[in-house]
Amino acid sequence: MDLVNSLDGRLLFAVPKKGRLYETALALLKGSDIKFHRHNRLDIALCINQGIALVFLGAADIPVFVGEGRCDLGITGQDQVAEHQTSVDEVLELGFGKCKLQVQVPANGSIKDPRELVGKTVVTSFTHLSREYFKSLEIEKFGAEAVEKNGLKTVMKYVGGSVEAACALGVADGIVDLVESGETMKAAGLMDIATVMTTEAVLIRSKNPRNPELAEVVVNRIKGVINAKKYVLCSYNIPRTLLPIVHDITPGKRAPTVTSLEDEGWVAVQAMVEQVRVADVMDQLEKAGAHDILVLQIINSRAGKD
Ligand SMILES: Nc1ncnc2c1ncn2[C@@H]1O[C@H](COP(=O)(O)OP(=O)(O)OP(=O)(O)O)[C@@H](O)[C@H]1O
Ligand SMILES: O=P(O)(O)OC[C@H]1O[C@H](OP(=O)(O)OP(=O)(O)O)[C@H](O)[C@@H]1O
Repeated sequence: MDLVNSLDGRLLFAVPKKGRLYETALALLKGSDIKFHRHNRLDIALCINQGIALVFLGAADIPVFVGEGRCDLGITGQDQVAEHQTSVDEVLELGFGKCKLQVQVPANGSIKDPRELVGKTVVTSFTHLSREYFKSLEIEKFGAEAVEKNGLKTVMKYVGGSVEAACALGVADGIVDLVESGETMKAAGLMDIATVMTTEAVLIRSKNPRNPELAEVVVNRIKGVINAKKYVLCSYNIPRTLLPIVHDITPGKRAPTVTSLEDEGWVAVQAMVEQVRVADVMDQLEKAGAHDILVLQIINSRAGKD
């Protein structure tokens, strides 16, 4: 197969080839009916049912490829977009890959404040963001003019992985690395003393996608899957006399659907409810006099154009 020719005219969609975002990104593609066949060891896969090719890349490289217009869409972390300072459109937060980029120091050491790291050595995979962070601390301490003239006093060293080992190995006084559960940090005997940024996975689009219409279709499909996950459908029966409270408890996204029942005194109501609120909403409905309360999963959704 001539892979280069078979890419002709296809929308190139960069997805993480491994790591924390990989599984969920693939599930998102599946939910969007983007089907593909990936040959063993190949990092490019042609979609079977769309004019799309998936390009499997490291999460850190995706903002660069999309920023340079080599790929049209990409899934990566907001941290990676900020670190690589590329010009892309962040079109949709994806609700997974949530963590914080934090300044960490030995838990049993003397440093308790990030300002105490000024002039010391910091190890990180995020040298740009760390430099910006310590620059602002140094400006606070020495003034903008001095920092401009003398450069940064804090030394930033890049490592590509296992950043948390740097302090124990005597390479760093502190690190800047991602924290989710805090397990890695704790296991390495570190504690966090400041947050540089919070991040989650994001769908990015090149400023100049080669097939804007298809890019729009893909963005809408992914949006549909993400929104479906955020909401559930709540359905219940309630005496007609209680209808006014329905709007307060389940206003829906636009308005609840109210249908008459054969029994004149009752109506059936359906409304979308945020997944995180559904237990509370069910409690309120039951208390208010609703019966037969059901919660149904939404597999996919489209809001429609306003
Ligand atoms: N513990 C975590 N919890 C949630 N999201 C994370 C976590 N660690 C990383 N991420 C997100 O996933 C992205 C990719 O991180 P990951 O550690 O999977 O890197 P990777 O693709 O395996 O590359 P490498 O191992 O070469 O650094 C990060 O930029 C961040 O947005
Ligand atoms: O707070 P936690 O839940 O422990 O997660 C944080 C860890 O997750 C990421 O690394 P990952 O495990 O993806 O591997 P890596 O170090 O090879 O990037 C990150 O770099 C931290 O080391």
